[in-house]
Order: sequence, then structure tokens, then C-alpha cells
Amino acid sequence: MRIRVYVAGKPALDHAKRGVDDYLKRLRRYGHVELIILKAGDSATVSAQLLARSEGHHRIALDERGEALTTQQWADVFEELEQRGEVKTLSFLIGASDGHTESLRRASNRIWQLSSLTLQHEIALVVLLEQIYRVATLRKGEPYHR
Ligand SMILES: C[S@@+](CC[C@H](N)C(=O)[O-])C[C@H]1O[C@@H](n2cnc3c(N)ncnc32)[C@H](O)[C@@H]1O
Repeated sequence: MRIRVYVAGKPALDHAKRGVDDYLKRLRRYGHVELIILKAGDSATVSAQLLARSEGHHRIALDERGEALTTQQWADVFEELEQRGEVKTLSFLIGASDGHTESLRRASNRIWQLSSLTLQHEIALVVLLEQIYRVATLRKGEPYHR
């Protein structure tokens, strides 16, 4: 199962860029995780791009009001989707500064939060990549996840 992470606008904050590069590099050992950077814009434009680019994928929208799961629960969902074998691409969708549109929410398979705090989208991206990395190490029984 491939994992794609969609975000609008290239990370501009220095600390976020370093975090993104670090986790993408670490994730190379664990298979297909791809970051796709879309054109920045308002909520409606970004949500429309996210929907178009993730057509046919299993969509997980990231939203501070979403379902709060533990890292182990994320790993269980990844495992279950892989076992079912129906999902070729799992896509995480990060929204614009005004968040996702209602139609994107409705078209998503799941809506997950990273915390109940509102995060700057580049910070949300770093936290998301770190969790994807943590799940990968957890599933392999590696010591990073303690
Ligand atoms: C600045 S936030 C948008 C905040 C916006 N006021 C809202 O109500 O959604 C930009 C994007 O970062 C992501 N994000 C920010 N905080 C998050 C959190 N705690 N959990 C999950 N995603 C988050 C979401 O994808 C969100 O659409």
C-alpha cells in the first residue's frame, strides 16, 4: 500500500523544512511514502485540488476536530487496510489556512486529528510524517517506538 501526503504550498519555515526532509529520508527504508505539494490557495481551491488528486484513494483528512486515535490505533488501521488488500493508495490530506471544505470532509473515508490544538499546516505536516514513521517502526517492532 502506497502512502501519499498532500499539502498545499512548499514548506517555507526553516524548522519545518528540516523536519520534513528528515522524516522523508528516514521513511525511505519503509517503502512508498510520497509527499505531494500542491499549489497554495484558499480553502475551496485547495480542497478541490486535494479531492481531484486523491480520486480513488482511501482518504484521511487531517483536521483538529477529527477522531483522536493513538499511534497503535493508526498502526492497526494501516494493518487492516493492507490485509483487506483493496486499498492501493492511502492519502493524507492537509488543508489550507481555513481548513477543509464540507465536501472534502464528506468525501473522506476518515477524519483524524493530530491533537486538538490548531497547528500551522507545515507543523501539522512534520507531526504527520513523524507519526507515519513511528507507525512504520512500530509495525516492524523497532525500538524507535517506545
Ligand atoms: C491552520 S490549519 C486550519 C485551521 C482552520 N481554522 C480549521 O478550522 O481547520 C491548516 C491545516 O493543518 C492541518 N491541521 C492543523 N492542526 C491540526 C490538528 N491538530 N490535527 C490535524 N490536522 C491539523 C489541517 O489539515 C488543517 O486543515
